[in-house]
Amino acid sequence: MLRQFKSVVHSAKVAKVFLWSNIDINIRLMSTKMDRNNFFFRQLFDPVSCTYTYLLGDLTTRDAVIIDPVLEHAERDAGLIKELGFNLIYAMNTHMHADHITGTGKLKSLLPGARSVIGKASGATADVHLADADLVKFGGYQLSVAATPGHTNGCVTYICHEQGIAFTGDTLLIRGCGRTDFQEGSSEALYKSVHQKIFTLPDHYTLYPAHDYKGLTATTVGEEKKYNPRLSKSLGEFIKIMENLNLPYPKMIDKALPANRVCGIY
Ligand SMILES: N[C@@H](CCC(=O)N[C@@H](CSS)C(=O)NCC(=O)O)C(=O)O
Ligand SMILES: [Fe+2]
Repeated sequence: MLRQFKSVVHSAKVAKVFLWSNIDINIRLMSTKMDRNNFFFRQLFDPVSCTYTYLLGDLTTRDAVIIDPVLEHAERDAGLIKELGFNLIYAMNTHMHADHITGTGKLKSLLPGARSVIGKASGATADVHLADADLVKFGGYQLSVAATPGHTNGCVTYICHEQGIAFTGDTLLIRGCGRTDFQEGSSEALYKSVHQKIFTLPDHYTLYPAHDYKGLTATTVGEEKKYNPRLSKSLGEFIKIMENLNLPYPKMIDKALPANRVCGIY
């Protein structure tokens, strides 16, 4: 009897979907996703290094993670986390940054119980080392780890499939990408990482980078596939573009790298 009832419900749903236009179906899928309204998302900014930090949380369990915190804002971030009643589980890095010191070490001392996280291939010390396909769980949510080397060996992208969002670090910037002329930079590796691990995500996924120097805040997979002036080109053209960027070295690199090798604690 129950099986019969279920099958009726199923065919009714299918019939409705067939009757709807494509737009209606998309709206329906979006609203299904939005029903999970216990997901907390906040983009934070450091105007000195133009770094974006992301605080994600489960509003039901109050478990939270922070991605790419900046040392100088550790007190701001810890204050926000406490004020909102979150329990910070992981203070995570997308890679070993060269332009600023990570806030993960200081956040651990301000919020006891939080654990520092970085990709294993970074060579940095941390409480948790991640590899490709690992999962980072907080409350009812999880981030899938995609190894995306190229800007550095240890670069990772954190993907929340449930929300259709990904945190690309410096691997993919809005209409740009991380430079490949220092640390273990490799233009070929970066191109492959983006094309195999990021451009293969659904076009509607929203991408959040670690930096933007023009005030843009987010992009999508579809937009970058179409408009990224570097990564929409062939591998050969991309390598030439990267060879001719002629960017000055980050001002903080000599201080940032030694500190970030130990996740911000000297
Ligand atoms: N001027 C800044 C550094 C700017 C810079 O080099 N940004 C990096 C990301 S931080 S490692 C980068 O990859 N940029 C790519 C680009 O095309 O701009 C400073 O002095 O800190
Ligand atoms: Fe970087």
